[in-house]
Amino acid sequence: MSDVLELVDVSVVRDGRALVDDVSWSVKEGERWIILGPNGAGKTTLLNLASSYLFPTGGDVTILGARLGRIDVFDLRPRIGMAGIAMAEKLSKRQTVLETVLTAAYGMTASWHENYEQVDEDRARAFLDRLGMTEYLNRRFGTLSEGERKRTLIARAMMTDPELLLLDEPAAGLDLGGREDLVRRLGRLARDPIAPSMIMVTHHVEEIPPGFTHVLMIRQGKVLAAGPVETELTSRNLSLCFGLPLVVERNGARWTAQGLPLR
Ligand SMILES: Nc1ncnc2c1ncn2[C@@H]1O[C@H](COP(=O)(O)OP(=O)(O)OP(=O)(O)O)[C@@H](O)[C@H]1O
Repeated sequence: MSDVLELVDVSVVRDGRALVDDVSWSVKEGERWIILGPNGAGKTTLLNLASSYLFPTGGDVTILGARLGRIDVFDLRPRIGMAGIAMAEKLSKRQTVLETVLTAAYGMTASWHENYEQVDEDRARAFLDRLGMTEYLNRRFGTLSEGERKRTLIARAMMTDPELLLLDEPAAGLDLGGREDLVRRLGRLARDPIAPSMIMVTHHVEEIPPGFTHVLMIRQGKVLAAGPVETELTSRNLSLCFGLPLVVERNGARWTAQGLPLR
């Protein structure tokens, strides 16, 4: 299996502080990773490295076989799909949902009324349909609820047929139904053998979709644990990661965690 992502001794330093501290991590083809950690741990910074939008202060980052600093990131970026708040902020609120997804095929964040190919429009519709957004094709992006916006962004990230899909807290801010709906859809995607390699950042083990195979736990920029979910997602590791006693339980293909009561 070849590496989709490889970080070797990677650090990101800002104002004399290591946001990511000497991290070595590799993601192989076919693996689906969860990045777990408390607020400010460095999860989004790791995702920004993986998306080629951030260069490390030290160490080497290789994405889809291309080493950052040695390649033109503009050739690399279309191969990576990214869905997160940072992307949502770059998109026009006045575009329709269909246009929002369609413009991704042309590497743009705004529509310039170019003539889209029918094949691209069909693909955009198909991705939106898989994410339950068919009813919203002509709605303006800016009028969507949080959950609808997140599903649109995932469809958009899929549009370029990426080899690596990065999801930054896709379930944050969703209600219980919205979260469960998204987790099921991501679970279906994760189990699809032709789906891209996936890395998803979350704060909650309840949001880990079935089919995600590996977990990386990070605290204060340092990796605490990285490996298969079955062996690494333990009460001990989770307690160390979040800094209080936690009990994690597996329930079929899903996970829950809770703090021990105060005495
Ligand atoms: N450009 C920057 N300059 C200085 N500090 C930064 C910069 N960007 C991020 N940080 C800090 O780096 C730390 C890690 O940030 P990051 O966004 O990666 O954390 P996170 O794990 O994604 O957090 P959250 O769960 O709250 O989203 C935070 O303490 C943040 O304040």
